[in-house]
Amino acid sequence: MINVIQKYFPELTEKQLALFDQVEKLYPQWNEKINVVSRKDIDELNVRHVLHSLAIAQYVKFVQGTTVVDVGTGGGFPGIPLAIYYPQCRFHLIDSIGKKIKVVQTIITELGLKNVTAEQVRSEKHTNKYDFVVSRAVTAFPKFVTLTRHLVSSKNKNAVPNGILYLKGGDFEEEIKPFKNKTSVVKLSDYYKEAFFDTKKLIHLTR
Ligand SMILES: C[S@@+](CC[C@H](N)C(=O)[O-])C[C@H]1O[C@@H](n2cnc3c(N)ncnc32)[C@H](O)[C@@H]1O
Repeated sequence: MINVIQKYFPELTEKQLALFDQVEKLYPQWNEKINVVSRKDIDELNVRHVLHSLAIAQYVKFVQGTTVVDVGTGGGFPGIPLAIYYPQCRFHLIDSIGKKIKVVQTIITELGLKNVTAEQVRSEKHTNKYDFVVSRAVTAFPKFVTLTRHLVSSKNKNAVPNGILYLKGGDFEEEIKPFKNKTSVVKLSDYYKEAFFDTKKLIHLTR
């Protein structure tokens, strides 16, 4: 049920709600062919994938024209839900695995999204600049920073400074110590009441 999305994002338009409805139908179909989302999570797609991705939209409302790269997008998270939420921003979804990018490209086409592109490339080899790097569950935070920091542009245009927005669960106190002065951490239980979010956090590392 997409009601859970509407509950937290009452501002969504009919068109956006229709797209989330389509997402809910498309992923189980694709997952049968290629396991892009863990099988136990597919029944909880709206909470565990869509709402989780949209936590970034709870943290910052991107201004029109903001550019975002989703590094290690896998099956399209957090990039696809964010691209639906922000039709006036541009999203580039990258992953090192070609078959994942093929599925993501098909999903983009089936949803008819015009503000998203997807590419098979490792972040270390990618050279474009973006206002934000978004990501979930790719690697330990210090390594992720090394792999992606060069992708963040210097010109800020949003209410929060450009940087990395990383969705992560568990205890990572030690991992973020080296970046202490440049990070803010938000508990997702501040945004959502579902138990799934009790251990989930968003790290914002400024450039
Ligand atoms: C655990 S999956 C997470 C997928 C998705 N972000 C999600 O949360 O559902 C991690 C993904 O990161 C990709 N990946 C790891 N290192 C990468 C890099 N340096 N550049 C691009 N993709 C990378 C892997 O191929 C894999 O698809």
